[in-house]
Amino acid sequence: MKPIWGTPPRPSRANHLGTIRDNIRWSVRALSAGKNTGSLLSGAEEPVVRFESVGMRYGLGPEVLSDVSFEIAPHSFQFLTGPSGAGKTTLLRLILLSVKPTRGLVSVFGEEVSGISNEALTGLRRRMGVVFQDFRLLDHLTTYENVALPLRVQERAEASYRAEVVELLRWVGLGERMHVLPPLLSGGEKQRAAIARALIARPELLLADEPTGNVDPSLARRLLRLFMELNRLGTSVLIATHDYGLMDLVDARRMVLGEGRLRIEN
Ligand SMILES: Nc1ncnc2c1ncn2[C@@H]1O[C@H](COP(=O)(O)OP(=O)(O)OP(=O)(O)O)[C@@H](O)[C@H]1O
Repeated sequence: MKPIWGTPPRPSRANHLGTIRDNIRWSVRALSAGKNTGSLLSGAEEPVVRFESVGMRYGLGPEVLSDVSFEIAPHSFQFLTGPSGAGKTTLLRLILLSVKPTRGLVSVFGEEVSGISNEALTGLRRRMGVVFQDFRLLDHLTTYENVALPLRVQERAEASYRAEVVELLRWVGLGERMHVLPPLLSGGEKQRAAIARALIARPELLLADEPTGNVDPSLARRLLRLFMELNRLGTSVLIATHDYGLMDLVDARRMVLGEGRLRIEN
């Protein structure tokens, strides 16, 4: 497979991470050729995610999400934002099928997920790449092995992906850290390893929870460009973030959570 991330930067140190032009506003609408409308799906294209009047509470607590309805279109790019505690992670967990809605319907890749078998659930999850807020790297595997894991799970031969994993690691500035175990990585390095792992298998849907929370602004822009490249190649991308500076760089749909409700800003 041809690498998606283009020419890697010269050295792999974070402060030499290639050049991204400032003062530009990338347009994912142009990149995804009009397929970024979210709820305005064209023709027979099925949404990647559909929520219908979804409510969610933890145990007997208050409703974290109330009557949330939206669609994520194939090939689309959007941000999910809102104040701390607004329910962004909860919404991502619902898409990832790691929690169930208290009411309403959740469909992922065209399948309504209530009562779904564990086997089918695993199959749906494999079509997603996820960047967790707490990274969830496996401490006994090296950075390289962590990033290669989704390809190993697909039972691909290492020779077929080794160069691609190494190139992506270089692109995110971890070329010199690939043989290191996660406990020895900094927070920003762990975050980049988690991002590389989520991208490597080119998932149909990428969910990222504050994926630039631990890196400096120039690296954040570089990572954003990586997400946009993935989107250009067909992946639907949903990025949860508080970072308005980052969101302002991209002309993309914003899903805004507040007081349990979702507002869509196109
Ligand atoms: N496992 C849980 N059990 C009980 N309550 C929870 C649980 N997880 C989250 N909550 C509550 O649900 C609400 C939404 O949390 P969530 O983590 O989804 O918000 P968020 O928008 O992602 O916040 P942040 O931006 O701070 O990460 C919060 O009030 C939180 O305390």
